[in-house]
Amino acid sequence: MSENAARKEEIKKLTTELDGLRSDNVVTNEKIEEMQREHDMISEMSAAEDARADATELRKVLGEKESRRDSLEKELETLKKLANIIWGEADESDDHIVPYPEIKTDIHQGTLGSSSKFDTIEGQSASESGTNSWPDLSLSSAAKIDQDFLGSFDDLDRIFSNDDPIFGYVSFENSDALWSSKDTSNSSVPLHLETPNQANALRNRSEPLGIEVEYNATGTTFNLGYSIDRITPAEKEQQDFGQNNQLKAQKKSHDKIDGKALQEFYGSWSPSSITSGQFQNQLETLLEFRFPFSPFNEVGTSESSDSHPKSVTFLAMEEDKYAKELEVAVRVVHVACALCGRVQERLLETSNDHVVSKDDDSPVTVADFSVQATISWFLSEIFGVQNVSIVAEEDIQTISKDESAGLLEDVVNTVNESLAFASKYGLQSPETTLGSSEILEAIARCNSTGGPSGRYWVLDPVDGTLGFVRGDQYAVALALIEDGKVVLGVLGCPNYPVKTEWLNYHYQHHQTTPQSSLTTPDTGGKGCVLYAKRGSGEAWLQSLIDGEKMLEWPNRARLIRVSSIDDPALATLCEPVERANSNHSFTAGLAHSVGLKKQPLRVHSMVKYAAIARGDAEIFMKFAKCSYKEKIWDHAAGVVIVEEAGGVVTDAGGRPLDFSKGMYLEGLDRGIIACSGVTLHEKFIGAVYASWDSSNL
Ligand SMILES: Nc1ncnc2c1ncn2[C@@H]1O[C@H](COP(=O)(O)OS(=O)(=O)O)[C@@H](OP(=O)(O)O)[C@H]1O
Ligand SMILES: [Mg+2]
Repeated sequence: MSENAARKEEIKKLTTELDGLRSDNVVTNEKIEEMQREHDMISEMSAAEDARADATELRKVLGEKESRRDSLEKELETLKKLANIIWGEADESDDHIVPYPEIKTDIHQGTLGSSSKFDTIEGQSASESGTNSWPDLSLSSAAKIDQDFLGSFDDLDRIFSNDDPIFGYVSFENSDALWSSKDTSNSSVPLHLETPNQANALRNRSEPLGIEVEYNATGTTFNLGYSIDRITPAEKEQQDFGQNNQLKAQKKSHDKIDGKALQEFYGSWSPSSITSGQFQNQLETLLEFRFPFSPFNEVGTSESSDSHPKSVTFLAMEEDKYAKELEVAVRVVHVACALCGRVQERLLETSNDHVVSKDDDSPVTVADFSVQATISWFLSEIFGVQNVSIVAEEDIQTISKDESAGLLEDVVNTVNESLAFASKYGLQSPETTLGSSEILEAIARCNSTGGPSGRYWVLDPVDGTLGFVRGDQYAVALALIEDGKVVLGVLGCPNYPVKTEWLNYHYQHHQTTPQSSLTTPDTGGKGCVLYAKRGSGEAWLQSLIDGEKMLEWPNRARLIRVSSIDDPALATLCEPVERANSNHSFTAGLAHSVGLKKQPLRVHSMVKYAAIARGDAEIFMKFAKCSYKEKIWDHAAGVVIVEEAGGVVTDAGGRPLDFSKGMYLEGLDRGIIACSGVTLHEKFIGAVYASWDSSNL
């Protein structure tokens, strides 16, 4: 083969190989492309995987945020509801703080407002007024007043309802529709009121008085003899009870003839119109006269006197009865007042304390549960658990809920903190701190339902809880009932100082007032404890103790007496702050018809009873909705204190309040009227009847 032929052969071979390689290359490229596609797919899948993981994470976060939003919304809702409960009548919450407005508008021009002329009284601001007068309505009688009220006030069913014990056979159409009942809820979300501003933003006498006797004796025209055909069997029973008591009262008035002379002496003496020096002198004169053997060493004398041997013997016998119970009750109420003071300060300033709404929508705080636990524990320790029966406002339902764990913890700490101070009040602390089960047990033990027989304590741990959470007036009320009659009453009023002008204490005022002026010896601290024993004819006042001082018993108590003012023009009316709790319009009508000129003093809690007993006000009235049943713990302590201080307390029909029917003041006729004396009381009861007579119903 020639050289050329060999080359050609090699070229051909190489060409063939090259074609093969080219073809392989194509295949390889295809493979590469395919692999690339596969690779891309894998990347996408993994990205998708990542995306899916991200999405899952996002969904989780979203879920958490949604549930957080839901719980915040729920909390906000509860918060709004509670704020509404606490601060609901924002337009009213301030107007009880003096001064009250004057009505400038002429009623005859019909410019007083939409629903009622007396509502307009409530609506005006202090700055719009300038005097202390009731509106100068040219209405000559209660009858006229009430006619004007008719159809205007949605609470007339209270006055004229079918189940009204006095006006039982009268029908008032659609009366049920006149009141809307409260919504109920089961919410019990713990709320932290961070600051006061934030909170703002959220926001029987057991033995009847013998009124009939006394009224007849005064020869007045007032007549409590209701027409018989209007009287229900229950009333008949009440009447019989009243008649028996008339006899008792007559007997008592003979027995206590010397006491009556003293009463008259008291009657002409007005603590509110004299200086503190005069007060002391008169007090000492009185005590010397009354208590030659007074156990109250500081103010009594040790000399004996036989000028009134009969009443002295009587009093000496009475003196011992319930002595230990009274002493213990006063001591534990002092402890409770100190406890409440601490909690209220925290609530308003550092605000770690819970306020929760109960199932009936009313607020309850650490203080309510803590006071109930503390007092229940002391009473059981001192008198023996088997001897103590207590009717009290709180149960353990709210505090036992899972969401109330924080509240319970606060209560446990608060109770133990208070018990640690027991010796300051002459009481004994427990050997070891109490655990939550002991505290729950102490609260739960207060499960008596009262009744006509036996002995039981009646406790409102924080009366006027609204006032308490608003930083305003409230009271700790403890009474002892025996066989349906209130025999002891102790009322702690931590924000009602001994100095009368502080009755209008409220948080804002407190903040702008130097602390020192609230605690100087002159003012005697910022609060007081009042107490009285049935039949003693006396009511006493002690200042709350400051700082390191120890409670002295029975020293440092002052005798208090109701005001002697019986001229309506000079009299002061106290009533609840909330319209929901008492019909302001109706009481305004009564007050006007009786001739009151001063503005009403709207005060939370049983401090109103305290104000009457101390002589700082002359009348307290409460007319609740007819659907509302008054509880015994809201009145027992106050009633006995007012009565023993010389006042009169009855329902609006002039009957004594009946504490023997269980937890409620069953058979209460329309409302409650407490007065410093018979004259004013008679006028108000008369005005209620005149309103009825004029109603044409
Ligand atoms: N609807 C209604 N009508 C009448 N009374 C009611 C009503 N609801 C509650 N209560 C009871 O009133 C107690 C508070 O009374 P106050 O005189 O302090 O009321 S107010 O806050 O000044 O308006 C209050 O006492 P506390 O629960 O101890 O605060 C209740 O027992
Ligand atoms: Mg109460």
